[in-house]
Amino acid sequence: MTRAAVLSAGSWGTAFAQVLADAGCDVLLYARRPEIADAINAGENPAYLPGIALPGRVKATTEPDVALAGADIAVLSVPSQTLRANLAAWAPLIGPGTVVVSLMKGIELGTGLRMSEVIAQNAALDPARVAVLSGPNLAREIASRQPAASVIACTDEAVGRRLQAACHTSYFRPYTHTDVIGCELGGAVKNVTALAVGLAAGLGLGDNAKATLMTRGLAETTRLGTALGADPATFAGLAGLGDLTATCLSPLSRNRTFGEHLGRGLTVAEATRATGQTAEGAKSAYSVLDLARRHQVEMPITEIVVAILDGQVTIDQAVDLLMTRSPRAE
Ligand SMILES: NC(=O)c1ccc[n+]([C@@H]2O[C@H](COP(=O)([O-])OP(=O)(O)OC[C@H]3O[C@@H](n4cnc5c(N)ncnc54)[C@H](O)[C@@H]3O)[C@@H](O)[C@H]2O)c1
Ligand SMILES: O=P(O)(O)OC[C@H](O)CO
Repeated sequence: MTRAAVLSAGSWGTAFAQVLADAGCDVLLYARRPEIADAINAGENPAYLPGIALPGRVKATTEPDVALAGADIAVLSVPSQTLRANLAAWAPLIGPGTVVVSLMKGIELGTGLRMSEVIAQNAALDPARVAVLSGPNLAREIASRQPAASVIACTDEAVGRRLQAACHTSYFRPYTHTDVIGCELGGAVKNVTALAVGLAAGLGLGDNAKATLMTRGLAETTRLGTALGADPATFAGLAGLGDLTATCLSPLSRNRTFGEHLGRGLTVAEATRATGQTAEGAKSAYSVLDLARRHQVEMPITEIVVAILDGQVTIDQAVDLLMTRSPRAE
C-alpha cells in the first residue's frame, strides 16, 4: 500500500488527504496544533472543514518526523511564503525514495521562485522527484466528494503516472502533464486575477467587467509563462483556464473573497482578517509583478492589483487607468 504524508492540515491539505485515502493510500496528516490532530483522529477537522466526516484511513500527528517516516509520497500544503521556513525543519526528514508533491499556488517573495523550485533547492532533490498538483480544486467541494479534475505535473512522466494512480478516485480525476512551469504559474497568477475579479464584484461592476478581467488576466499569465519557458497551451487547460474559472467565479475562493472585501472598502488588514484563511494572491501579486518586470513582460492587471494593495491608487482610479490604456490589437 502507498504511504502518504500530508503536511499540513489546512483546508486543502485535509481535503487532499481524504482524496488519497479514498484512492487507497495510507495517509498520515501533520497538524501543527494538537487539538487539530486530535479532532482529525476523531474523524473531523472542524477548524478548516467543519461538517466533513473524514475517512478512518486519514490519521494525524503533530510530529513531522512520524508523518514522513517511510512515506512513498510527501505532499506539501502550507502558505507559499512559509514553505522555506517549514522546509528547514522538514527537508532532513524526507527519505531518499520519497516523491514530493506541491499543492501550493504561490510565488516566493524576494526570489521569484516557484514552489517546486523552493522544494528542489531546499531539500536538495532532483526536480524529477518533485511534482505539482494544480487545477480547479476548491477544497470544500472536493471534501464533499463533488466531481473535479486536476493536473499532476512532473518532468518525469513515470513519476507523474504513479502519483496519478495514487490519487484517482470516483470524484477526483487527475491528468498528467510535464509542463511544471506552466501548471505552477497558472495556479499562482490566477489568484491575482481572482483578487481583481473580487475587487470588481465588491465595487458592484457587472459580468462584462469580470469576464474582461478573466480573459485579459489569462492573456498576461500566458505572456509571463511563455517568457519563463512554459508551453502556452498549458494555460488553456485545467491548470490555466480551468482553475482561473473556478477561482474567479466561486464564492468559496479566498482570493476572490479577499478582493471583494477590498472592493467594498475594507483595508488590506481588515480584508485579511475577514477572509480568515490563506489568500495567496495578496502576496504573490508582488512576486509575480517582480518576475514580470525582470522578464520585461507587461502585466497591467497585476500591476494595478499591487498599486491598490499598496494604497497608491483607489479602486475607482484603477478602473480608469485600465480602461484608458492606449488602444491595441487583441
Ligand atoms: N483551499 C483550497 O481550496 C486550495 C485548493 C488548491 C490549492 N490550494 C493551495 O494550497 C496551499 C495551502 O492552502 P490551504 O487552503 O490549505 O491554506 P489554509 O490557510 O487552509 O491552511 C494552511 C495550513 O498551513 C499550516 N501552516 C504551516 N506553517 C504555517 C505558517 N508559518 N503560517 C500559517 N500557516 C502555516 C497551517 O497550520 C494550516 O494547516 C495554498 O498555496 C493554496 O493556494 C488551496
Ligand atoms: O480559495 P482560493 O482562492 O485559494 O482558491 C482555491 C483553489 O486554488 C481553487 O482551485
